[in-house]
Amino acid sequence: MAQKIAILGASGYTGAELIRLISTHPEMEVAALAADRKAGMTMAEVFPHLRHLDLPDLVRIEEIDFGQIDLCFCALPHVASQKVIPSLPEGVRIVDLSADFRLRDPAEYEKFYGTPHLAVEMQKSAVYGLTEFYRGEIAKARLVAGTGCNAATGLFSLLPLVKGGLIDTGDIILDMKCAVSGAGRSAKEHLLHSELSEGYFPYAVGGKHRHLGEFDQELSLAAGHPVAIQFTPTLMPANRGILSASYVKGDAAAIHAAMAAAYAEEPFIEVLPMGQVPSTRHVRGSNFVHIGVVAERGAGRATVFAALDNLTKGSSGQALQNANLMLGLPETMGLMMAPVFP
Ligand SMILES: NC(=O)C1=CN([C@@H]2O[C@H](COP(=O)(O)OP(=O)(O)OC[C@H]3O[C@@H](n4cnc5c(N)ncnc54)[C@H](OP(=O)(O)O)[C@@H]3O)[C@@H](O)[C@H]2O)C=CC1
Ligand SMILES: CC(=O)N[C@@H](CCC(=O)OP(=O)(O)O)C(=O)O
Repeated sequence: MAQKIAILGASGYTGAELIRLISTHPEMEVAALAADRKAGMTMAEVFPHLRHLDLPDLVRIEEIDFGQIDLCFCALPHVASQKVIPSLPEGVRIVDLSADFRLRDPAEYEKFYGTPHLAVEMQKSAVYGLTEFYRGEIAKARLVAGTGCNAATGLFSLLPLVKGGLIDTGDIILDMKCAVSGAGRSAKEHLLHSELSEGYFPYAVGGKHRHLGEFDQELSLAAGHPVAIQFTPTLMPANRGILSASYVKGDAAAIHAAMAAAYAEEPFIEVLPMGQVPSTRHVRGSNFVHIGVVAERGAGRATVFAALDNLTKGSSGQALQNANLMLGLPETMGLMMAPVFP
């Protein structure tokens, strides 16, 4: 029998992406969908591109009978998520897409999110959802915290190198171009077409981006000592995709070999031949990550590029990959679709 799935925040971008992915998943059935302002509407009204599917109408979270749900995807904004998740029945497994359960240290959460955590014990017990690095723990977890989309892109480029001691951890510069759907569906002035199109602008500069909490946590853990990278995200006028460039001090050939070895058995991570670079165009609408390594002219310097789709591998695809593991299903189930190109 198919696993019964609830999606909270189903009227948002990651909610819609989850429904798109689950619609062809052979072992999952969407049993309940919740929204806030859009509760009471049909999915065809909110997302006409999904009108061919037979989906439940959007309700408020408190109207869902969680007794019949096997797994709940929580695609709510941070802070809203930690208010809902502790009230879900024990028998329901949870994949949270928000930032609320990613950081193990409550003080770090307060530092980056500006508010004390309301469910500290659950925060400590959640497993960080970067599948390729936490597979075993994810399979046994009740609560998995999906990563930030920027964090996932950067960590795929850096974790094997930091773990392997291949780069100078005191000299890592991460530059990232981020598509606008990463900011969610609510209207914000700087996301209007007239203000975003035909231009690029950096945001959350000077060490202020929230995902630095995740970088600090995961890279320091991998290195065995504190690591603090330099990070600048730039908003790009595209709907989907993240492209990162990590400027590092280390031998490019050794870096490429380490990346190829680390990801050799990974179904979703493609390490390109030495010197080739990825494009957001080549991963769009898919769960794949493309990684490229380039030698720089300065001796012992290299750039590691990574591209993924923020709504798929950066959030909803990763969430489904983790849900498959938690439910004892094949990890790649429902996720092997090819990217959309051009
Ligand atoms: N977009 C991305 O690329 C990524 C997003 N994430 C995270 O995933 C989560 C969802 O993101 P995204 O889909 O982009 O966000 P959206 O803004 O597109 O959607 C938010 C959803 O949450 C609902 N909602 C908002 N506030 C409440 C509330 N107080 N109670 C109940 N429901 C509420 C909204 O309902 P309604 O529309 O009815 O008001 C909507 O369905 C966020 O935490 C985000 O940070 C993580 C990685 C990448
Ligand atoms: C373009 C844009 O604004 N992107 C978001 C990242 C989206 C994401 O990963 O969100 P959470 O960490 O909130 O879950 C940002 O940089 O803050």
